[in-house]
Amino acid sequence: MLLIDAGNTRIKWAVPAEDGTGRWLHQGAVARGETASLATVWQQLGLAVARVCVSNVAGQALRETLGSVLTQAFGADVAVEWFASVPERAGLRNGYANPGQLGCDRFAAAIGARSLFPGQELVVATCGTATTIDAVSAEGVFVGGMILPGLGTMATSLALSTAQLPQIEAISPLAQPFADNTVDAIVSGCIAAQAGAIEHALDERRRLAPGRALRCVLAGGAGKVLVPHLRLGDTVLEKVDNLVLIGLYAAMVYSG
Ligand SMILES: Nc1ncnc2c1ncn2[C@@H]1O[C@H](COP(=O)(O)OP(=O)(O)O)[C@@H](O)[C@H]1O
Ligand SMILES: CC(C)(COP(=O)(O)O)[C@@H](O)C(=O)NCCC(=O)O
Ligand SMILES: [K+]
Repeated sequence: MLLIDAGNTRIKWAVPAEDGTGRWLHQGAVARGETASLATVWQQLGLAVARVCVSNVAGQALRETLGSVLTQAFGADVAVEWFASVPERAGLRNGYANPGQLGCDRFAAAIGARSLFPGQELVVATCGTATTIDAVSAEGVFVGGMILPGLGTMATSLALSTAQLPQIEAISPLAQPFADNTVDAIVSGCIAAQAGAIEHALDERRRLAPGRALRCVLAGGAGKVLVPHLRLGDTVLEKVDNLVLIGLYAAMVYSG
């Protein structure tokens, strides 16, 4: 089995072990523009892949590129499931008014979070190109969520919309919130916006589901930068890598 998480910045993939442990035998990631290089990567590993499950939120052109890369690597007979948001899957009910409108990566991430922390009240924050902060109830309902620009997207939008602000090349955690230079001031502001949104979402969820122990599941490329800046009180923080891939795996093996 091959699992693929095609986001707007990077394509992440993994091959799970067949022993049902959810351990990865192989995994990797490439920038979206480098998708074609995956054919060689997979061929060189000599993978025998019969089934592929893809979560793609990066558009139709990327879907076509990935489709031909999969055919090139594994032949025309390989069975590809294009994972989609549906009203219910793997024990998770989709609370979107129009279930198909929910980004399939968010649906997969929620399934993944629930497979790791079953029966828990969760807030799932996925910090990628966009940051999404979603509530998943202990009963297994994707309640709904928030979408905001991701950390890198926020910083880039300032460079694109102003004359004097530079493009930030790499964002690392800061020692102090009130910066004495432009680059650090942008980084500090964007980190505060991201951390503040997550803390606010947790407050809202505590208000709407009072008396329940909350867990904050943090994923996505920018998640690690935010960890030292999150003030979560009693809420347990669970930093998880490859949450979408974990969710695709859980959906594929689910036997309800
Ligand atoms: N060290 C880092 N500092 C800040 N942001 C990072 C870092 N590494 C990755 N990112 C952010 O994470 C995003 C890529 O993460 P990813 O979860 O793969 O996103 P997507 O699923 O949208 O492709 C980039 O847009 C970038 O903003
Ligand atoms: C919100 C997203 C852009 C996040 O994409 P990502 O940051 O993972 O690349 C994606 O989940 C999406 O296109 N969602 C569709 C709209 C929705 O979920 O309501
Ligand atoms: K995201």
